[in-house]
Amino acid sequence: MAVFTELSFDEVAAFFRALGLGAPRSVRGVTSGIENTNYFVDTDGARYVLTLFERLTFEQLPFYLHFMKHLAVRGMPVPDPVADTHGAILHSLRERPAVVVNRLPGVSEVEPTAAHCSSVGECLARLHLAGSDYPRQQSNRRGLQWWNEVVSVLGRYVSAGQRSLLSTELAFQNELALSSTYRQLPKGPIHADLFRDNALFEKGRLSGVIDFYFAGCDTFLFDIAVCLNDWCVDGLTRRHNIERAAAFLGAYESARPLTSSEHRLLPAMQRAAAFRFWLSRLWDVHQPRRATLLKPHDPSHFERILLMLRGEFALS
Ligand SMILES: Nc1ncnc2c1ncn2[C@@H]1O[C@H](COP(=O)(O)OP(=O)(O)O)[C@@H](O)[C@H]1O
Ligand SMILES: N[C@@H](CCOP(=O)(O)O)C(=O)O
Repeated sequence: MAVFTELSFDEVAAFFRALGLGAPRSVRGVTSGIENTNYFVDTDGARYVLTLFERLTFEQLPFYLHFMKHLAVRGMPVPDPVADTHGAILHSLRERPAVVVNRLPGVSEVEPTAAHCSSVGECLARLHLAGSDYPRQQSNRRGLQWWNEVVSVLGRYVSAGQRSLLSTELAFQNELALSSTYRQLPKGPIHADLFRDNALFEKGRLSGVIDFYFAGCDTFLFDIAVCLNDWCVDGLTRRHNIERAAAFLGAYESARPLTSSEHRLLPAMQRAAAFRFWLSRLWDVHQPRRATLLKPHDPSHFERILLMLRGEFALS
């Protein structure tokens, strides 16, 4: 759990009043998430999530918030930011950027079946299609440039073997990004973090996709790879589950068929996605921030997935 900024009930009530949302009945700090401070706020008529951004700036946020609005208007099950009387969706509280969105129904599916993976695959393809006319541009802030920035810093904290893995994978990914096949990959705004904890299901139906704060313009294939590495990997063995991966990809392709370059680069992009989350988890462990209760995710999970995808990890 992470509540970086603790708010009083009265502060939240005043903020809601100013947005014309009515009086809160209950205000509760959210017990998961590692990036922002979230509160569930219920009024008599509706349920909301109030988010205070701890790292993202007033300059970065319009891309994410308007992307969510763009998708919500097109019928996607995503949080819809609440506008003030001037139509602004980015607000300020305790001198931090803040947003209020509708609280979507459902809960995360910790042990997804092929049917869950199929729903997520289809939804991701629809998200890519619905986002393709989104006019704002912002790069994936956890993309190749960031990897190049952090690898040398992280090298100080890890073993010699890990240091070598960091640098050889980075070299591979840098070379890949220069290839002509890579440059042919379809691009657009992507979610970039659609893990199991960022999707909600209600009665077996996908009822929400949340947490767009790692979104950015990048290849659709990277988004697909992020999902395959989380939704279609067995928790214990870290082995890819062929049935779930086939369900995910089949459903994705029913809405947006992959190009030949995408088919060709999928294995390399799965390595990219594993590398990205190994790096960010290492970063959170070695560059921790203050939080009421912050439990960083385990970096070794993605290190092992990366090794497996590189064919260097023997399963016992
Ligand atoms: N719009 C929403 N509807 C329903 N639940 C939400 C919504 N936004 C956030 N949550 C809940 O809050 C938790 C943390 O939110 P998340 O955006 O993942 O935080 P962080 O960005 O800090 O990682 C989610 O796992 C989910 O349970
Ligand atoms: N999905 C990432 C962490 C990003 O944090 P989130 O709680 O905002 O999804 C990971 O698992 O490393």
